[in-house]
Formats: sequence, C-alpha cells, structure tokens
Amino acid sequence: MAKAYDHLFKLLLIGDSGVGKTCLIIRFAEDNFNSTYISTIGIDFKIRTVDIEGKKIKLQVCPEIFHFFRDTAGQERFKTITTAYYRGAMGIILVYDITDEKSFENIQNWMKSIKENASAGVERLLLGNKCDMEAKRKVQREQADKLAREHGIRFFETSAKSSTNVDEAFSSLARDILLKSGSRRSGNSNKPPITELKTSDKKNASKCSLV
Ligand SMILES: Nc1nc2c(ncn2[C@@H]2O[C@H](COP(=O)(O)OP(=O)(O)OP(=O)(O)O)[C@@H](O)[C@H]2O)c(=O)[nH]1
Repeated sequence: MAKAYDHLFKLLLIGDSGVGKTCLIIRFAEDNFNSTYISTIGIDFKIRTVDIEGKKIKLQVCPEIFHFFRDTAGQERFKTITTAYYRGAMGIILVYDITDEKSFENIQNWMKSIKENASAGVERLLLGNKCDMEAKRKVQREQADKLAREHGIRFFETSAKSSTNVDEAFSSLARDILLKSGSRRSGNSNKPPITELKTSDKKNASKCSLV
C-alpha cells in the first residue's frame, strides 16, 4: 500500500505559559478554539498532513511540557520533560503573547534553550500570538520583526482565536524544512529569502503582521 505521506516532520512549540501554544496546535490540527484555560500537563502531539510543493507532509506537533520539582535546596524549579522530543524536533516555533511583554523578553531565553537542547540545524519560527487583542497590545510588531531579523528567522503575528495566520505559519515552517532537507541532499540551498514570502503571503495577513 502506498504511504499516506512523503515526509514526517516533528515540530515543537515553546514559549511562556499561557501564550497560546496549545490553542495554536488545536487550531492548526482541529480548526477549533476553546477559551477555557487549562495549563498543559500533557496534551499529546497532534497531527495534520499538509500539501507543500506537491508533497504530502505529515506534521506532528507538540507543545513543550514542563513539570515543577524541588531542587536540593528546596527551591521550586521547573524542568522540561520533553528533552528527547526537543532533540528530535526538525522545527521549533517560539511563541510569545503580543499582550504580554515579559513573554516577548523571554524569547531570548527560549532561543538559548534551543541552542542548548535542540539539534544544530533545526528550523525556527517566531510567532506573536493573540493578535486579535489589538487594544491590549504591549509588544509592537517592529520589535519582534527586528528580533526575528537578528536571528535570521521568519515572524508572523497569529491568533489561535480568530485563526489568523495559523495555517500560514505552520506551512511556512514546513516549507522551510522541506527546502532545507532537499538542499542538503542536492548540496545547494533553494530556500527563498525571507523577504520573498513576505510579499506573496501578505494578502493573508489581515490585521496581523506577517513579516
Ligand atoms: N484572545 C486570544 N486568546 C488566546 C489565544 N490563544 C490562546 N488564548 C487563550 O490564552 C490562554 C492560554 O492558552 P494555551 O493555549 O493554554 O496556552 P499555553 O501556551 O499552551 O499554556 P501552558 O500550557 O501553560 O504552557 C487560554 O485561555 C486561551 O483561550 C488567541 O489567539 N487569542
């Protein structure tokens, strides 16, 4: 029997608690949104197959999961329990909440965490989620755009609630991973420059930015 997909890519979402990682995954995989907040204690990964460049790409998506523990001095700390998944991820999505400045500042720490835990060639993507809450915005898109450029990664503003840019963000990451794996095999890079996607996809951006 023919395989139902051409490639399987494992993606991981990281970012502060409450920024909307689980909701983004559920919106992407099930096209659903629930505003009741239950902090992740172990949603399993979700799966969706997308069509990219004529290939069927099965995306297996998982949020970073933490647990609290006490260190030897009795201080409460948290620790990832998905370290193995971190290493196996081919794409990592860094998420902050546009209404929460701290979650944006912490992106630098999450970048460090990727360096320490993930595979060297992992593709990264920055998302500013909850862009439906414009009135409560604390992080300007220019700040995030600058950060993304400094790290050479793409940036979208998304809303899991209104579904803005969610498919676009996941597909763009999958496309980058696909192009990278192809170029690794052929020895040259087909990855379009970051600015190229910006113009072609801008029509989908609605009020949220896609830079
Ligand atoms: N307005 C709005 N609220 C959102 C959006 N995404 C998530 N939320 C809300 O934000 C809260 C946290 O969302 P989660 O998806 O559970 O956040 P998380 O990052 O998985 O949190 P942890 O599991 O604690 O790591 C929930 O109340 C969601 O309903 C969004 O795009 N817009």
